[in-house]
Amino acid sequence: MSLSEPVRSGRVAAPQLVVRSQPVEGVAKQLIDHLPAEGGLSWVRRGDGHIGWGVAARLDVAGGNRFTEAVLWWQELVGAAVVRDEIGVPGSGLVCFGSFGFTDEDPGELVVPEVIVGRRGGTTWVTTISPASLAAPPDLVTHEAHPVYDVTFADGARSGTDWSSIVADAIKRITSGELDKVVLARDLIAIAEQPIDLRWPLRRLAEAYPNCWTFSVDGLIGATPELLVRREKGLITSRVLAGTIRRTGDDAHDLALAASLARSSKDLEEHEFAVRSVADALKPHCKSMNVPETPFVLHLPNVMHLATDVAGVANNGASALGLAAALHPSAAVCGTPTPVARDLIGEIEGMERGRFSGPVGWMDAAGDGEWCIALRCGQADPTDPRRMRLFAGAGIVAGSDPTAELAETNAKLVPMRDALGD
Ligand SMILES: C=C(O[C@@H]1C=C(C(=O)O)C=C[C@H]1O)C(=O)O
Repeated sequence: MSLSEPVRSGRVAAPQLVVRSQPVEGVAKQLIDHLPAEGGLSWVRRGDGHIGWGVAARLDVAGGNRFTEAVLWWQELVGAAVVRDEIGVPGSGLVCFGSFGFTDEDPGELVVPEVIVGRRGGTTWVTTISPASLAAPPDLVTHEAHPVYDVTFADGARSGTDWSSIVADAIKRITSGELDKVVLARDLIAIAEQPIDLRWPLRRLAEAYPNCWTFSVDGLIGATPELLVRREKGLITSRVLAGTIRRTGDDAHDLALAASLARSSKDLEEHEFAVRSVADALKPHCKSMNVPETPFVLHLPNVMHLATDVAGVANNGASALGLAAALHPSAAVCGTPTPVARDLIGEIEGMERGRFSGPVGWMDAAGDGEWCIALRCGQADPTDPRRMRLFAGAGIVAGSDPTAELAETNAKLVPMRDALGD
């Protein structure tokens, strides 16, 4: 293998990368505008973040050891890299983007781009990463994405009606005492007239959902509100979401709905399971932790969620990805107890989630980074660029109503549907 070829397997030694981050002028307000048509990587929130393109190194993983393999590969890569970082903020220097499947069998990957353009506060930078020698930074140009026209939507693995009866089945299993909570998902197929330029929906997501993390990794794009874990200089944080109500567009009515969500015993129960699972998984990695007793209501343009921000001080060197591995799958996307919920999903959900509801994010050379849960997202069809699979799920507990859960998944599909619509 030549030195300039991207590395695709953990069994192959990580290449020695030469990395340089330096200040740059002329970065567009919307980082996504710099992405080339193919292979764009994105992690953007409120205008900050970083985007990248090209492949300097890549690891594909699946199976029970996928997270361990990825953590080891990253350590090896970082250990061998020659880094000159003139910026020194989270996201500068050597950075990988990644996403992982919901189940051990669903493939995931870490990608180290050749070029990263980043912004944090008023600082903007460009990072070049090359397996051979120091690469010159590119001239920054912006691109116009091709609009997506005439999208139609079709049922995915299940129709809405079939999915509701699966939910009814799950409620029976919960009532009979088999488990406390399960998160069930469905998919919808978007079909465009022309190949979909992923930058088009990506840019619209970043504009419409500035408080979400707008991501793009290897054909999976979305704007997720749920932070599985952030590790930054020894501080660990997680934003747990569970318990949802649709917004109506009428502010006064939405406020009344937010108040009813905060009092809903069904949603509070569903939320408590999710917070417990995150707090229990983080506990061994924290010397002190703050787990608020009462959730707040997070307002998004399409829905409102019960939300809890968990924070802790790290007591060991576990990287952001190591922590994500400990947390995944949280009860926000799987259920309680985890093994029973995971089996029930496999038994009755009737579709492959792929990387939907798995960790998606980035990590730097210090092991700091952010991993969110891949929600409110779509997967480009690798065999037909005119098609995408969109996903949404909902937490089912004893007090759930199948019709209301179907409506909740429809509300969660709105960001991707709108982003693709004309
Ligand atoms: C599964 C999804 O969302 C999860 C389930 C929620 C719920 O059931 O209330 C809320 C936020 C997420 O943790 C999704 O968006 O597809």
